[in-house]
Amino acid sequence: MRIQMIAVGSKMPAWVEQGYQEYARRLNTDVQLQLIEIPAGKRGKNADISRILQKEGQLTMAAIPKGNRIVTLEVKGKAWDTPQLAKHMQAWQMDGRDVSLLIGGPEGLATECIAAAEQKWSLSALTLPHPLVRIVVAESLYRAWSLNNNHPYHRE
Ligand SMILES: C[S@@+](CC[C@H](N)C(=O)[O-])C[C@H]1O[C@@H](n2cnc3c(N)ncnc32)[C@H](O)[C@@H]1O
Repeated sequence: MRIQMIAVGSKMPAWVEQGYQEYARRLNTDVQLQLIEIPAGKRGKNADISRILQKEGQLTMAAIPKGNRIVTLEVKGKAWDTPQLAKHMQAWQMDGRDVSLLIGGPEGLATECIAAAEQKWSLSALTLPHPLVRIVVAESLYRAWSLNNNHPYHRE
């Protein structure tokens, strides 16, 4: 199964790239994680934020391969602990479709993306900066995979 992380924002600092790559590389097994970056619109002084958000939403939707399961990362989504995430991952694999995980930019995800979600995943009640979200998601997926595969990385 391929999991595509489609995230608004590009040109991340090196620590973000390294953190994400560390877990994406480890996950490169029967579950493969890929990152697609959507360039964030320029937020100047008089920027039309709703227009920028709409454009980011259109680009995000266009990056999703046809038929993929869409899961949005939202503060107000469902909080999953690691065993629950591991169960979702198993269900995703059984389902046979690839998964697109959508991460928004500074103002979050466009309405279009939120409306398309089959599942909404919350990492915490805290609003996290979007670069950090990439790393937390990659690590959480790797941990869930290790639980499903009796790999010693995850300990109870
Ligand atoms: C800086 S946040 C956007 C904040 C925006 N005010 C909102 O409420 O969505 C950027 C993106 O990171 C993701 N994100 C941030 N915190 C999160 C959390 N606790 N759980 C899940 N996703 C989160 C979401 O995809 C969000 O669109």
